Amino acid sequence: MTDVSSVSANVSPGSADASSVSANMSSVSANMIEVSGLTKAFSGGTLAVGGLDLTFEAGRRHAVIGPNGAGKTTLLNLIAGELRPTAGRIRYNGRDVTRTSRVKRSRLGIARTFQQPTVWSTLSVADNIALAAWPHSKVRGKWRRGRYRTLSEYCERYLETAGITALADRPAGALAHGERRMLDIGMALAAEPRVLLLDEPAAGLTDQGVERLLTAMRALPQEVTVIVVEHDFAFVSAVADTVTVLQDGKLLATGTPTEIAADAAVRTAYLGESGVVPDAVEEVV
Ligand SMILES: Nc1ncnc2c1ncn2[C@@H]1O[C@H](COP(=O)(O)OP(=O)(O)OP(=O)(O)O)[C@@H](O)[C@H]1O
Repeated sequence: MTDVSSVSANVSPGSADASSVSANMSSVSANMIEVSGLTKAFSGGTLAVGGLDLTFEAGRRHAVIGPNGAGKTTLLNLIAGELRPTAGRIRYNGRDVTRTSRVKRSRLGIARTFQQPTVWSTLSVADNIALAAWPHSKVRGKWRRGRYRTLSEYCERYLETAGITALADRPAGALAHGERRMLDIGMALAAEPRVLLLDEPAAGLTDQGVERLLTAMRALPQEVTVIVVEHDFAFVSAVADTVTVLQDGKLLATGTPTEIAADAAVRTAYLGESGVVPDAVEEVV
């Protein structure tokens, strides 16, 4: 089922102001995302994230892996502003955003996708991209012909980056799962984010779909900081230069894919809990 709540916050025409765009263009901190003492306890007593200290450097491709229930999605939700932390701080490009709403974080340059692609089913693929681009682009304001042209250019660019140009006129609801996922990513990119959070983008994709996703990810502008949550370690090895491993909401290890693949504690954690990653790790070791 399509859930548009996550994107609807980003697409109210005229709801963003000029500062949001200029914020995206301003200076870049070496540490794009820093979390310190980050903690999220859910009612019922689950400590999903427990006192995390992490840094995600600007312009790098980061992966967050870990067994089921390790706190990966919760971490993304905290960074995106979907959830408020129980304790701790989040800094984005040097600015404390712990109490900043998710809409404002989105305007400041943090975009995310969800495990289930979030699109408007009844609109065409191109219209979905246009709606996602609108509040973040310089095409806001009065509806003049020049602005329409600029928006069209945005659409063409992000349809192409996501590899879905051929689908532009199709209703989003008629797309196959992999195509919807690429549309979801295209919509996130249309916001021209500085930080792109991807939650299990390869889940449910065919081999061909994974190839298409890898191509799109390699085509991302280098300055975009990517944080991808993913179980498939072969995919992680192909896209990430830094891997962070979580277990029970805590940091287990961080390093390059090769270092992580050889890490005894990581191998033990996966072997003991989910068995999802070890096979993939074997391919890399
Ligand atoms: N809204 C919620 N209310 C209560 N508990 C939650 C909520 N969301 C997540 N949890 C719990 O928090 C823990 C971490 O969940 P989270 O989804 O972040 O893990 P994950 O590493 O992303 O897992 P998976 O790989 O299965 O998606 C789990 O025990 C989960 O059941």
